[in-house]
Amino acid sequence: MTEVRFVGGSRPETASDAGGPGMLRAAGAAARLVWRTVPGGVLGYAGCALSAGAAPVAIAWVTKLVLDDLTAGAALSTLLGLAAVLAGTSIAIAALTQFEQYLRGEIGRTVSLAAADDLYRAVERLRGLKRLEDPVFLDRLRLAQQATIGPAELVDGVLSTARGLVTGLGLVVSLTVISPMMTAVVLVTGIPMLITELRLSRQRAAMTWSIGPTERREIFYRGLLESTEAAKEIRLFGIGPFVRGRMLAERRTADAQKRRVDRREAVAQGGLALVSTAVAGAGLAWAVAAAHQKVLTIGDVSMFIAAVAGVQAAIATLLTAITQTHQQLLLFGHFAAVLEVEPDLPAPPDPVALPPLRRGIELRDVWFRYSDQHPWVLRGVNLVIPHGRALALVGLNGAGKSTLVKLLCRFYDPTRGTILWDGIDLRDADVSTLRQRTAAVFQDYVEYDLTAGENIAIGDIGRLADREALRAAARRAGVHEVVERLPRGYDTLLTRMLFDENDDGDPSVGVRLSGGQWQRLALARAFMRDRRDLMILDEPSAGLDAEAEHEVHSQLREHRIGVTTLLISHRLGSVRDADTIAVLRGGVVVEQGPHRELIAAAGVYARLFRLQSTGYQAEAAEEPEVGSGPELVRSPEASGAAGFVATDSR
Ligand SMILES: Nc1ncnc2c1ncn2[C@@H]1O[C@H](COP(=O)(O)OP(=O)(O)OP(=O)(O)O)[C@@H](O)[C@H]1O
Repeated sequence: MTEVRFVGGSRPETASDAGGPGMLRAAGAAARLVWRTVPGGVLGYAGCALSAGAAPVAIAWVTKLVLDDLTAGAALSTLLGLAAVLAGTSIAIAALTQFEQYLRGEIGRTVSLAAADDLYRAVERLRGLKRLEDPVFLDRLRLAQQATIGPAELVDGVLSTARGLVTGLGLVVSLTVISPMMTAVVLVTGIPMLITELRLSRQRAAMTWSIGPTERREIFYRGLLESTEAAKEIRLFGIGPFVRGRMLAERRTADAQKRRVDRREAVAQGGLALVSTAVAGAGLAWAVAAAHQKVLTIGDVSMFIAAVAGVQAAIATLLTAITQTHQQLLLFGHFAAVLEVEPDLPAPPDPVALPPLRRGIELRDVWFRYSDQHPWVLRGVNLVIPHGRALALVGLNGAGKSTLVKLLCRFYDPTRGTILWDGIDLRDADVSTLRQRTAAVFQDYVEYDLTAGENIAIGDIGRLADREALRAAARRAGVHEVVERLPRGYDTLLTRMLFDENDDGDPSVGVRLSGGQWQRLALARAFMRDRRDLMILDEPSAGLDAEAEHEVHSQLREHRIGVTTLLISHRLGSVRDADTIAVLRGGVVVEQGPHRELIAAAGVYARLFRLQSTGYQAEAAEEPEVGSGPELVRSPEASGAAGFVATDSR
């Protein structure tokens, strides 16, 4: 069964409300990252950018000299010399531009790779599940991921600012030589431009943050339309138009906000463009009039035109660069926030490396809820899994069985109470040793688009190349023959992403397995972690046929002898021979003991088991071939705390 979900929830109004680090910290993080990864490239790029910034100033001055010398009747050799300087400068600019482009790409690739590495290392450092279930963190992670794609733009933004400053300053000095008053006018018009652009940039960033949940929902609906898992239901129930409608509605909502910001930008930038054009026009009229009165030379006029256009272009470049840098830094703020995120599991100051299990695991008055806003799932569970014994946990859907598994793996800490491993509180233990000592088949195991061998080796990835170990695990899970028969055996790609119907079975594209075959692979994955101290089996046979289930449980029975095991199953027939069976109901363990004792006690378990057997026998009488074992399902009468319907008792 596949869960398709989107994560919703309340979130802060702005990124900074969510505790994002300030721009300075973001800038510091970005500078450190870039300098650490490509110091040489950045120096080269800076050299190119600054030279390219100085070039327009040089060209404007040489052009002025050429024109003045021409009108003054200078010698041809002088004019040709100046023309050669002009041509040389233009060639240098062209070459520099190409080199700069290449360096930009290279810096982008290198820094982006390092940033992605840093980001996902930080995600790996989160040892629990809490953060990945937090919508605010997920939004932040998505924006941080965007930041890793564009660090070149950040470098670009900073260096464009530097280039704009060099060009602008050079031309401002040149313009001042001709007309200090005009220089002042051009510069003063630049200040409102700068303020406006910064305000627009901030508005854009706020909008990007505020549409986060909308975009997340759009991604969810789009994912449904593209997913193979959802395809069957979407087609059979004909909900394609419904999902598409929802997706487009989310897109329209986001687009409306983007449009509002775009319009504001268009109006503001249009106004600014008008002002700068008016300033340039007025300046040109003044320069022409001054040249007419012989106050300025022809060269001065050319210099003036180049300087006004150049200063305005430099201001525009500066503004774009500042805006771009500002945007990137905001994204980088999310990147830095993810890198600095508090661990979701408090790390003990002096973690204990868990020793091999000798006595057992004890849950002592364990209370748990997923957050303060959620209801209690466990309300004081007391349970012991003695070393080398098998404990079966049964209970209704939603009773909290898988939650208890997650606590045992320390994906969360109990809200109250403790879980003890040979008397050591899991909170004091090194979580890596705990995980190394645990093997598990989760109810919602993952089907990886990898080869069959890799899918098994995931249980112990260090033994990926150990073919014999893979085969042994597959044999125990009863899937070896299936894998051997695949076109490339253990090297066959198992995928759900086939391009068309003819691809199924094509080894170069991949093959598809049935649900039960996948389940056996998941079991084989757990068997790769044989000889671990704790084996957790959460519904290990849910998708198996009757024969396979029988086979798998016989295997499990045989192999769990002496292994500390927690077994969860809705099929009572498969848990009856566990050393202890515990019934979880209303957040507490209401009964526990071996099958015989519980039946003799004539309590909840006995009633349920009888119900199950009766149900199964009735069905078996009608249909003797059918029946894979007793299964716990919700009975019509059991809408309350505990109710099981029995379908078999082998
Ligand atoms: N990540 C989560 N965040 C919030 N609530 C959750 C989360 N996971 C489970 N729950 C809630 O915790 C309760 C117990 O769920 P759990 O999956 O542990 O039950 P279960 O006994 O394993 O059920 P089933 O037999 O259906 O597998 C349910 O009410 C469920 O809604």
